[in-house]
Amino acid sequence: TRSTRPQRLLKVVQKHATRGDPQSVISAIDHFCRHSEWAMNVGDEKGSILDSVVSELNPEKVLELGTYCGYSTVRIARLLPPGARLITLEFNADYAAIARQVIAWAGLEDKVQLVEGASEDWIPRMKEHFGIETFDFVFLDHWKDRYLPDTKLMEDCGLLRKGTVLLADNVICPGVPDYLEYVRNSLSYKSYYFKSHLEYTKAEDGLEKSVFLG
Ligand SMILES: Nc1ncnc2c1ncn2CCOCCNC(=O)c1cc(-c2ccc(F)cc2)cc(O)c1O
Ligand SMILES: [Mg+2]
Repeated sequence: TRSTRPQRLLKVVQKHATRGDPQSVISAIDHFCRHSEWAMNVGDEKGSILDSVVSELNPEKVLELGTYCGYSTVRIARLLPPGARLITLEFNADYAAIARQVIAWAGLEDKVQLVEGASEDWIPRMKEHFGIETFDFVFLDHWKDRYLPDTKLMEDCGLLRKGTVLLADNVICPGVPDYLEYVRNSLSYKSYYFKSHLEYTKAEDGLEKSVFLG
C-alpha cells in the first residue's frame, strides 16, 4: 500500500539530513514541504519566530502539545541548554512513531520525552508522572479546539507560574478564536500577536505569545 506523508517525510530526512545535525533535519523537512508535499509543520517563517521566543526565554522545562513529525520539537530542543527537558504529547501513534525517528536522527533524544496520548489525559499527570512542578514554556500546536480547555486545565493543575510563556500556532489559520479572546482579555495574561503566514504558503497566519501573570 502507498506510504503515508509522514513516512515520506522521514525518508527525506534520512536521505538528505546529517545524523546529529538538527539544522540539516529542519532544512530537509522545509525543502520537502515547500517543493514536494505540504505538511502541517510550523515551518521556517513561523519557526524563526519560535526560535527567537525560545532563545530569549532559555527555558528548562518545556511542554509541546502536538508533535506531528517532530519538526517543532527539533527546532525547540536544539536551542535548549544542557539539562533542560522537553515533553511533547502526540495523540496519533503513527505520527509519534515517525517523530521519534526524526528526533533521534537530529540527535536530540536525550532532551526530549515523547508521550503518546491526549493532552487532557496527560496534563493532570505531569507532576506525579514526570516530576514536573511548573513549565517555563508551552508550545500549543494540537487540536485547535483544545487550546483553550487545555490552557485552563494547565492553570487548574498549577503547571503555570508567574512568567510562564505560552506560544500558540495557527491562531489565524485554522484559527483559535475562543483561545485568542481568552488570553487577550484575561487579566492573568499579557498577550502579543506575531503576524506571519501559514507554513509554506502566502495565507495569513500567526503566533500568539501569552505570558502568564500568576
Ligand atoms: N496530544 C494531543 N492531544 C490532543 N490532540 C492532539 C494531540 N496530538 C495531536 N493532536 C491532534 C491534532 O494534531 C494536529 C493539530 N494541528 C493541526 O491540525 C494543524 C492544521 C493546519 C492546517 C491544515 C489544513 C489547512 F488547510 C490549513 C492549516 C496547520 C497547522 O499548523 C496545524 O498545526
Ligand atoms: Mg500548527
